Amino acid sequence: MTDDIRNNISRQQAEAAVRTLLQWAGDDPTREGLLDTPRRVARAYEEWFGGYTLDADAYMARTFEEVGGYDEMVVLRDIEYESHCEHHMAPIIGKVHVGYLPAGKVVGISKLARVVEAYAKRFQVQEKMTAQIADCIQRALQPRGVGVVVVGAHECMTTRGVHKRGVSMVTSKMLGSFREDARTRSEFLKLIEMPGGR
Ligand SMILES: Nc1nc2c(ncn2[C@@H]2O[C@H](COP(=O)(O)OP(=O)(O)OP(=O)(O)O)[C@@H](O)[C@H]2O)c(=O)[nH]1
Ligand SMILES: [Zn+2]
Repeated sequence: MTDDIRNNISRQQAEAAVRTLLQWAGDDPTREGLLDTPRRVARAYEEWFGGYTLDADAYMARTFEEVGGYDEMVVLRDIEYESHCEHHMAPIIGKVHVGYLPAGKVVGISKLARVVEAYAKRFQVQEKMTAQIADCIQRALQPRGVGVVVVGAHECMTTRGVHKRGVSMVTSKMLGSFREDARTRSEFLKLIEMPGGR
């Protein structure tokens, strides 16, 4: 047993909670196959919800201004993410597309994917995650505009409840010129639909 403490909850308490749920589901947490499950679930939670220990703004702190005069749109698309809905704690799996129009500052592209990771690995609603990503880029780069489109499949809708497979939720947050200028917005939407690079 470890003395791992997160948010004032010890690993022992977390594992006990998993045992309670196993029992509540109708099984016996003391049977052999389930003995290690609380430990595994606690470790899985560290991975699934690792975003609470990540600082999205810190990833964006390192910016560059020397880009050879490049002042056109930068797009990073098809960033896969795994999240969990805050209503049912069920997985949300999908892709994020991010674009911005630099106003002097750019950021290493991997940092955009790290920002997605930091917000995805939490309990989320897709609308909030979309806005958090856009606002983070806006804060760090003060660009002329930012666009974020998120596509997600919500397992709380496929494996339970309404049981609808193949449904995607699409959310977007547009700031600055992406919001005000229809041509910028449609350029972004066209770029995220182009065939992939490989
Ligand atoms: N807007 C939004 N809704 C979400 C998201 N993730 C899950 N939901 C929805 O949150 C809602 C919660 O509704 P409730 O009526 O409180 O929960 P419920 O009784 O379990 O609802 P059902 O899923 O319809 O069985 C459901 O409609 C979910 O589909 C999300 O990211 N954004
Ligand atoms: Zn849900």
